[in-house]
Amino acid sequence: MKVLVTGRDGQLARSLAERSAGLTDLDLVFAARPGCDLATKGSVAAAVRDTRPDLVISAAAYTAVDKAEQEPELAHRINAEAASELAEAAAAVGAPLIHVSTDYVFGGTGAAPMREDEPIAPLGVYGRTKAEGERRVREGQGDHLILRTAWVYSPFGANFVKTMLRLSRDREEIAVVADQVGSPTNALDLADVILALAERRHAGDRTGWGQTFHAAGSGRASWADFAAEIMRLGGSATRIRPIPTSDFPTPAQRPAWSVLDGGKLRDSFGLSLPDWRASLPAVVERLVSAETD
Ligand SMILES: NC(=O)C1=CN([C@@H]2O[C@H](COP(=O)(O)OP(=O)(O)OC[C@H]3O[C@@H](n4cnc5c(N)ncnc54)[C@H](OP(=O)(O)O)[C@@H]3O)[C@@H](O)[C@H]2O)C=CC1
Ligand SMILES: Cc1cn([C@H]2C[C@H](O)[C@@H](COP(=O)(O)OP(=O)(O)O[C@H]3O[C@@H](C)C(=O)[C@@H](O)[C@H]3O)O2)c(=O)[nH]c1=O
Ligand SMILES: [Mg+2]
Repeated sequence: MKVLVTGRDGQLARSLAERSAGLTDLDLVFAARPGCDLATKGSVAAAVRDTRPDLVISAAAYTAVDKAEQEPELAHRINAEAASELAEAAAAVGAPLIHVSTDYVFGGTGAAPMREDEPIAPLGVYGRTKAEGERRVREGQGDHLILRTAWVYSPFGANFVKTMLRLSRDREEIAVVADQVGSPTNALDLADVILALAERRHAGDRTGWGQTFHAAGSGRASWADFAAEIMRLGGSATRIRPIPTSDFPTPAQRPAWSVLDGGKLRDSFGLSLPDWRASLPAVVERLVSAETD
């Protein structure tokens, strides 16, 4: 099966590459810049037409949450318009699409794990443009699965784990917000779930297609909890000081609560992602050993 993945160097794209390496029935083709630029109208559709994939995975997006507040048009172009172009192009070649979205579509006022059918209320440009991308994929003609994930970390690209390990090198203390709670997700675990769903679909199983699922790490954490565990696993003496969001002003507002309920994914497919506390050690180990190379 030929699978077109948008992006190449992003966390999810690299995780898909690594986790598919042993799967001989899957041939992943990556559509990335400069050849495929989501900011350019028509570019991603041309990549689909040229590749003629059996299935498409959208792993590229505009993910700079704060910067998006300054360039809403570009974020909208990439997260909303290019998402619908991709969905239409995939439909035109008869390829089902696995589209990835985010917990930041939620407003963060909940108190229990968020289910797929709860109302969205994005707080910033990134969340709004991703919500619009979801809507366009959902309302388009193409066959799709939408997977919402959250707080993605991995050995690759830019992420909170790397940021904390870097800051810990020359700081005795890092102040980290303790009143935003979510679902840290190892991109390698998400890649495993996506590849399993792709293989099932290729084998003719249409269970769940046309629907939206939450696919994030199990368990929950505040950013401060997450940072403290990163320090512990990294063997760092740096202290994590829990602070309120009001003490860490950022251009974009983030949801205070965005823990995702994985029940629908588990009930529909028998799939779940490990608890973040179980998944984090191997990633920290890879990052720490890369630093000391
Ligand atoms: N990171 C997170 O914490 C979360 C991410 N998500 C979603 O998961 C998906 C994967 O995210 P993740 O892997 O973490 O993202 P990354 O930020 O690690 O990677 C983004 C990817 O998008 C590509 N990209 C950005 N702009 C363009 C463009 N104009 N043209 C072509 N490609 C572009 C990048 O390409 P290049 O390599 O060339 O820079 C890169 O491959 C996205 O849909 C994201 O919204 C959801 C929840 C949490
Ligand atoms: C660096 C730093 C951040 N923070 C806070 C800011 C913010 O509230 C929180 C996380 O910061 P980040 O900028 O790493 O995370 P952010 O870019 O908001 O991460 C989000 O990315 C997008 C793409 C998603 O889809 C979301 O699921 C989520 O993962 O930690 C501190 O409190 N102290 C610090 O030293
Ligand atoms: Mg960020």
